[in-house]
Amino acid sequence: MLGYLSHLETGQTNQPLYLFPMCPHFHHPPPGNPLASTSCPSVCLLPPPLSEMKEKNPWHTPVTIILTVIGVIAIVTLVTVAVLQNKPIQQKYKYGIVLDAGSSHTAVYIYEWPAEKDNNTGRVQQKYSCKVKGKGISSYADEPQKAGESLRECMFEAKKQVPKNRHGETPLYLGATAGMRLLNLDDSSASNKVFQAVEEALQRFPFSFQGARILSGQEEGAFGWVTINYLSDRLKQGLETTGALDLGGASTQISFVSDSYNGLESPKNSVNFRLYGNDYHVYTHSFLCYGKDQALGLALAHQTKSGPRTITDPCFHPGYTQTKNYSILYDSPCVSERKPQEAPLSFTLSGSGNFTKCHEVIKSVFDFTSCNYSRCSFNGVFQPTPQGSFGAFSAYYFVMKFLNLTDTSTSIEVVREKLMEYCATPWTKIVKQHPKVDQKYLSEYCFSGTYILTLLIEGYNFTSETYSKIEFIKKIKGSDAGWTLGYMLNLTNMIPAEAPDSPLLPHAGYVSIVTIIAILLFALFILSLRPVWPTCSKQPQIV
Ligand SMILES: O=P(O)(O)OP(=O)(O)OP(=O)(O)OC[C@H]1O[C@@H](n2cnc3c(O)ncnc32)[C@H](O)[C@@H]1O
Ligand SMILES: [Ca+2]
Repeated sequence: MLGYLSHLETGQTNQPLYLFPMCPHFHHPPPGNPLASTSCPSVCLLPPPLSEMKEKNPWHTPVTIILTVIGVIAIVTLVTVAVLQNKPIQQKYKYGIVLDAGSSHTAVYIYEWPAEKDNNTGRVQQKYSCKVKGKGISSYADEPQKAGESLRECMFEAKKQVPKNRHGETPLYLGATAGMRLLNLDDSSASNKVFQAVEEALQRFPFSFQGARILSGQEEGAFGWVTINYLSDRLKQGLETTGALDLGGASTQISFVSDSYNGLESPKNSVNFRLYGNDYHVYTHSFLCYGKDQALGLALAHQTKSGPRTITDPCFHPGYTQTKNYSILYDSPCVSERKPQEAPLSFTLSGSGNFTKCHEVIKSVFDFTSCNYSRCSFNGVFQPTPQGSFGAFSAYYFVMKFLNLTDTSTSIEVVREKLMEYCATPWTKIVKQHPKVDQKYLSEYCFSGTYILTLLIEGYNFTSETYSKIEFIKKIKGSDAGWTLGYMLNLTNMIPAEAPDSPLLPHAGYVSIVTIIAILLFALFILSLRPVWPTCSKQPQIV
C-alpha cells in the first residue's frame, strides 16, 4: 500500500508530521521513532532524507526534461492545429442578386453568405441594395426598351459589388409584383414586351441570369413571411413565427401562422413549408389594388363617381389643391370599369383635412358585407383572426415612421387622435415643417396613415390588443424586410427541409475541451514518470 508523506513542521516539538492518508488515522509518532506507534497496519518505508532527495531529484534527469519539453510542444501543436483546423482563415462569400420590380420602383438586392458552408446553409445577409431611378418597370408599357435601360446603373454597381471571380456563378433573378400583375391583366402583350426588354438588359451582365417573372400574390406574401422569420432566426430555432404585413404601391399582403387554420377552410390561402425540420401552415393573402397608391385611386374613384370638376377630399390637408386627370386616374384596371360617363378631362381636388370623413371614404373601398367562410377580412376573403406578433414593412414602415406612430404600445384611440390632428394641419404649415420631404409623399401621409389604420383594424380585424403586437420595421439585422430574400432562399434551396446536424459544441467550447484534455493527459503522463515513492507494505512492524 502506498502512503503519502508530507514533511511539515509541528509547532512545538519541531517534529516532522507524517501523514498516511491511505491509513485509517493520521498520527503524530513519538519522538525517536516516528513509526513506533502508528496504528496503520502497514509499515511504510521512509524515503531518504530531504537533502538526499534533492540531490537525487529524478525530475531533474535529462530524460524527464526532454519528455517535458516534448509534451509541451505536443500540447501547443495540438491546440494550434485544433484552432486552425476549425477556424476559416479568410472568410469567402458567395452571392445572389434579386431585382424587386415593384409597382412604384425597382430595387436591386445583393445577398452574400459564407462560401465554405456545406450546401450553402450559412447565414445569408444583404450586402448591398440599389434603388433604380425612375418608376417601376410596368410604367414603361409604352416604351419597353426604357424599362431595360433603367436597370443598367444599379446593375453596373452590382458588378462592382460582387467579386469578379464570383460573377459567373452568382444567380440573378427578377421578380415583378403588382404593377406588372395589373399591366398583364390590362395588356398582356405590353407586359411581355417589358419582360423581353428587361431580360435582354439583364442577360448582358456577367451573372447567371435565372429569368424574370411575375410573382403570384401568394408567393409575394409567403416569401415575405419566410424573409422576416429567417432573419430573426425563428425558423432555425423552431420558435413561434412572426406574421408579415407588406404594403406596396399596388397590392398588400398578410401572412401568418394561426392555430385555428390548417389550410382546409380556404386552400388557396394556404402555403405549406417544411423548414429546418418543422412544418408550417402559413395563411397568406394578397389584395391586388389595395397597395397604397391603388387604394388612393379607389378612394378618388369613389369620390368622382359622378364625374365632378371639383371634389373636397377629407384625406388631404386644408389648403392643399391638385388637378387630376380623369383618364390617368381611371387608367388602372383597379378602377377602369367605374369611369364615369362623360367625365371632363380633369378635376380639382381640394383638401379639407378631416380624419373622420377620410376614414369613412376609405371604409367605402372595402366590402365588409359578403363572407362565405367562418370569418373574413374583406371583399369576401377568408382570414383567421390575427394571431401572434407581426412585422409590418414597406409602406407600413415609411408612413408610420414619418407620422411618428411606430410605437404600437400607443393605444389605437391615441393613434386616431394624432392622425386627426395631423390631417387637420394646414398644408402650408406641413410644407414648412418638412421642406425636404418629397411633396408627393408629403401630401399623401394623411391618406396613407388613415388607410393603414383602417386596413389593419377594420380590414384585417386587429384589435387594441393585437395591434400592440405589430412592429413597424424596415430592416432586420441589416437586411431589408420584403419578399426578395425569401424568394432567393427558396430558389437556391438554402433553407434545408430537415434540421442540419449541428456540431456538438461551438468552436470555442471544442478548443477548450481539447486543450483541457491534452493538459490532463500530459499531467498524467508526467505523474507516471515520478520517482518511486515510499511504499507501504505488509511487513512486520518495527518497534
Ligand atoms: O409591392 P408593389 O405593390 O408592387 O409596390 P412596390 O414594391 O413598388 O411598393 P414599395 O413597397 O416600394 O412602396 C410602397 C409605397 O410606398 C411609397 N413610398 C416609398 N418610399 C416612401 C416614403 O419614404 N414615404 C412614403 N411613401 C413611400 C411608394 O411610392 C409606394 O406607394
Ligand atoms: Ca413590393
